[in-house]
Amino acid sequence: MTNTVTLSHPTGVLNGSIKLPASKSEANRALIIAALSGQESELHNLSEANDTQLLQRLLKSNDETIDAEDAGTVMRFLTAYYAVTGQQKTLTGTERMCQRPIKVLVEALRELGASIDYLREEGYPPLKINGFQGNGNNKLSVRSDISSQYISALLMIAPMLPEGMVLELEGKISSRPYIEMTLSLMKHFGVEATFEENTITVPHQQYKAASFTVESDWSAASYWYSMVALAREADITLLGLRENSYQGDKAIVDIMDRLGVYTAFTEEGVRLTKKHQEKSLLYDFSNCPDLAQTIVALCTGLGVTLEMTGVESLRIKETDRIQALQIEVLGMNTSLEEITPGVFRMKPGLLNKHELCFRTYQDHRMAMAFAPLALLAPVQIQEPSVVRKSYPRFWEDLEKVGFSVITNE
Ligand SMILES: O=C(O)C1=C[C@@H](OP(=O)(O)O)[C@@H](O)[C@H](O)C1
Ligand SMILES: C=C(OP(=O)(O)O)C(=O)O
Repeated sequence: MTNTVTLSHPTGVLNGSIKLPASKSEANRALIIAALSGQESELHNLSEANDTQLLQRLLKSNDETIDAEDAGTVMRFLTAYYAVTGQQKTLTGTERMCQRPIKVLVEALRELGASIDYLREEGYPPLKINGFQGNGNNKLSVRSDISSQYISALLMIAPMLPEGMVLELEGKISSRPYIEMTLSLMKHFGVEATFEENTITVPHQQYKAASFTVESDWSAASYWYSMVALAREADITLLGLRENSYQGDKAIVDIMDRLGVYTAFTEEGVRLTKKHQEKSLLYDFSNCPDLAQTIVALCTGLGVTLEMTGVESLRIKETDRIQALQIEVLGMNTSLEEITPGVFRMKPGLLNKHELCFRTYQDHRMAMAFAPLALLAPVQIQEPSVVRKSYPRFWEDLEKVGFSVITNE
């Protein structure tokens, strides 16, 4: 039988203070860099997200076969890490992970001197990493329109190479803030790089031990913004977020300013209250793809017309997120259509106030994006444990602000 959670909110009034999970993106970079530094770094507030707990365990594992499960950063970052450290490993993951492309990264690592074989389908995990024989080649040209995780994986190993690395990014740079986050974290651990036009240069250097405190996760914050936008009244504080953040998903502040949420930065994080809401939104998600599901679900709930671009990468994430969204908004009398290549338009229909039911497609963000709609009507979410990837305490946190959360197993 399918596991579900049924959500409702008796008053529609939200008050409270929430300790968000830490950013898995920051944490997973800090873990890889600390491992490469070969020194003891003090990492604080490491995320309880499964993606981070998993990477911590795998970095200590002596097993030959390594299972990256459904964690994209773990798969991509460890491929580069095992290659440059000359470890012989078989790297695999969930069935879905074995459908997520990795060719751009594998080809770049081979050019640098890594020996990597595909064990099943060319261009996809599982991989066999056999060793590394540096060949002095340090100039690479890499496509940057598929996933920034390939670039981040290469950058983090770049200072370990005797000649460093000169990386030329080919084509549109998608998810650019994640590349900048990688460079910022490298700098925090003592490595300098330059990013000019489409070329990143990282000279050979040694990472230095440092102490680092991971910020709360702005992607996780987006679900709370959505709840505030949908609530009758709201005053919510999200702890541990900073105005000066490494995370591109801080873009949620500006998006939600238009969708009815006012953000005040305080000593402890952000305080969210309600404000005027616009009736339509046009947005390019290239820099913050993980926010797209939050905004699609919210706009259907608010009756806001949405036009979105920059969502190409959504097709190769935990699920085909475009397809999953198209199916799920249909249940809300809404269609999400590609009107011209790369441009999606959604004009919400009338909301049926009986119970809404959403499938999650083994994707944490499908569950968390649609949950806030319980402020409008009872909502049933299938396979709610998917949230463990980034926000294991999500359902408990909803209870703290007055949601009724009934689990049916
Ligand atoms: O580097 C990272 O931490 C991430 C990069 C993004 O992926 P893409 O670069 O594949 O868009 C993002 O969607 C993912 O959740 C985390
Ligand atoms: C796309 C995501 O993660 P990853 O690519 O690291 O699996 C995500 O968390 O939304």
